[in-house]
Amino acid sequence: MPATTQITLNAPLDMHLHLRDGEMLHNIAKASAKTFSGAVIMPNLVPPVSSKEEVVAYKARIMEAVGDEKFIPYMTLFFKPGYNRSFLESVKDEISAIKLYPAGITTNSEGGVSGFDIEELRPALEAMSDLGIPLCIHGETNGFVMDREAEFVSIYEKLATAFPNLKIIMEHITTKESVAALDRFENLYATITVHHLMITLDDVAGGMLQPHLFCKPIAKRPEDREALLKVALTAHPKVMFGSDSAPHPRHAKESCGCAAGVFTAPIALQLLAELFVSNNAPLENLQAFVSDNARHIYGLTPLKKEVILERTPFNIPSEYNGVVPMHASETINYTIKEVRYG
Ligand SMILES: NC(=O)N[C@@H](CC(=O)O)C(=O)O
Ligand SMILES: [Zn+2]
Ligand SMILES: [Zn+2]
Repeated sequence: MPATTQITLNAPLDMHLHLRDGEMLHNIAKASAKTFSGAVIMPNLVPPVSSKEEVVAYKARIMEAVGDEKFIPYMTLFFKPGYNRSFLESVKDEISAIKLYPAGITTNSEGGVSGFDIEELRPALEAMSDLGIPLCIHGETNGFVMDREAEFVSIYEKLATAFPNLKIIMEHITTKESVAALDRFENLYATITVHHLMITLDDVAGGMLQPHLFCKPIAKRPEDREALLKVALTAHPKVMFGSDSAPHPRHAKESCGCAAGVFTAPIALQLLAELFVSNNAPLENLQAFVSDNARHIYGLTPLKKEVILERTPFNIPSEYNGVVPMHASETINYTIKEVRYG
């Protein structure tokens, strides 16, 4: 049987995931837990997850929503410049990273950082560096929407230089400038979504406006997508898959004032399989992109889970429990055949 008829992925990891809370958490958690071995869970709840009690309680709610599925939520805290060393020491074993949001730049980020004064950030970031806690960043300025990420590269550089032992993960990168920064600084890493590997701004707004493809950072130009594809398909060791699957209820997307976020959790692996096969990329690179690179970067030993995909047409549902996925009602070429544990 040709290799592309069946693809086996070993312990896929989603290194950037929004599971939300309450009813939404219950509606969507299994979509990730069925096929991913684990995921890095974003803390941008209302209010954000920023204490040990909150992170422990949120993890318990996730485990409850996941039910019988075998899945590890790798928890994060919402970065506050006031985090001190003793707090970080006390919470270190509960989290896999801390996520920094520039204030007001994306969904539920109002309590984030305004201004990137190194001296103000130094106590928290030095302690994180010493304790080996990675810093994940939503890297956008409040400049012109197409330039926000490229403008933020100078802040990544400032942070990477000031804290050379701190692992800094540029989340959901969308530009060739961020890709180039990866190779300039040893301590910069990146996650890439599946949608930013597939679409450009044209797909979002070039024809009729597509609210279900609207997210932050906005999809960019063809040359940006090419740069992202190159590092993903070659499994550059500093890039990891992070879906940034960010569900919003249908009414919040199909409305005047569309919420930012693309929901891809239930179809991410199928889309990635198709993308790698159609670009003739070696399947070991897909394995590295969806799991092995992340294991090395974060130092994780994931739960054993084998996901077997098959080249069979799959009709993407029009919605999952009230949430519209990317490419709803379209047909793709790969489907999940089986998930094996142990
Ligand atoms: N990506 C998005 O467009 N939205 C995310 C927030 C984020 O990851 O920036 C969300 O929480 O909805
Ligand atoms: Zn973000
Ligand atoms: Zn996100």
